Amino acid sequence: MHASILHILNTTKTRIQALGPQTCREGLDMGFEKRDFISAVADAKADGKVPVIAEVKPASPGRAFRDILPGTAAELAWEMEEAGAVAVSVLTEPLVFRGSLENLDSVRNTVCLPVLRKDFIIDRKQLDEVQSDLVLLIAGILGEELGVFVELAIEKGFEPLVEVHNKQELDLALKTAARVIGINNRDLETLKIDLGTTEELAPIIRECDLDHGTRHLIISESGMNSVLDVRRVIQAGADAVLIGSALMESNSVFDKTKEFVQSAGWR
Ligand SMILES: O=P(O)(O)OC[C@@H](O)[C@@H](O)c1c[nH]c2ccccc12
Repeated sequence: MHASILHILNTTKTRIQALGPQTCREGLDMGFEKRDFISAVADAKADGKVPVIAEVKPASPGRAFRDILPGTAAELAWEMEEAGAVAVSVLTEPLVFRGSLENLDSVRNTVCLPVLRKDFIIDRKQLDEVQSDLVLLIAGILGEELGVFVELAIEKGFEPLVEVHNKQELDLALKTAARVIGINNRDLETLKIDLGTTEELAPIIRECDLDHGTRHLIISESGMNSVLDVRRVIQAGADAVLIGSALMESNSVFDKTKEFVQSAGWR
């Protein structure tokens, strides 16, 4: 694991331990109504759009994009929704990615789209911290505990998005009840990007679906900067793409999101 990721895991552990047994924030109602991501993806495809999960990402390891407070997060998410994004991803990891639970709340209260909580979930208490429609669970971090976290997330009303980066992690993911699998093109050891990761792993998921009569949604995550990048992963079998940096770096999040949404490679 890359040093910055290990740093996140250690500080998260300390933060969660300090929380004690009571984790639900005051007034937090976990009996929320989930916004359906799976049908949102199907609808976008039927409209000839690329299903784009647009990410509100203040920073990434070693790189700051923008200072994002809850008001700005809501404005960005609103631009993403107007531009046709299928969902919004919000970083809530505070230290390296400079996200916040408040940003997530603000986004979810502003847009009607499904919202993904992007964080490093290592303790079940984190699943009581905030409402979201989808929650990221990283196979490379949870290892053999992945299945338990998937069940727990489903029980609490979240749609788990299980992130994998190699065949071994994918095998773990396919043994769980997760319906949505994210293939991270970024290696969490080196932080290097290779879109070939989606080309390698997506066909394995499709083959497994054929064998078992299932239908996983495949999200290609990270490292897409251009329409050509998006077409490449869609061609490889991705149902949707998750894009952060390219949007945060652009002058207009609305225009850039729209460009990706309209970059359909399957027609
Ligand atoms: O900014 P990018 O390269 O477009 O990537 C977005 C998203 O995939 C990335 O932020 C991400 C993927 N998996 C994660 C896990 C934790 C934090 C962040 C991530």
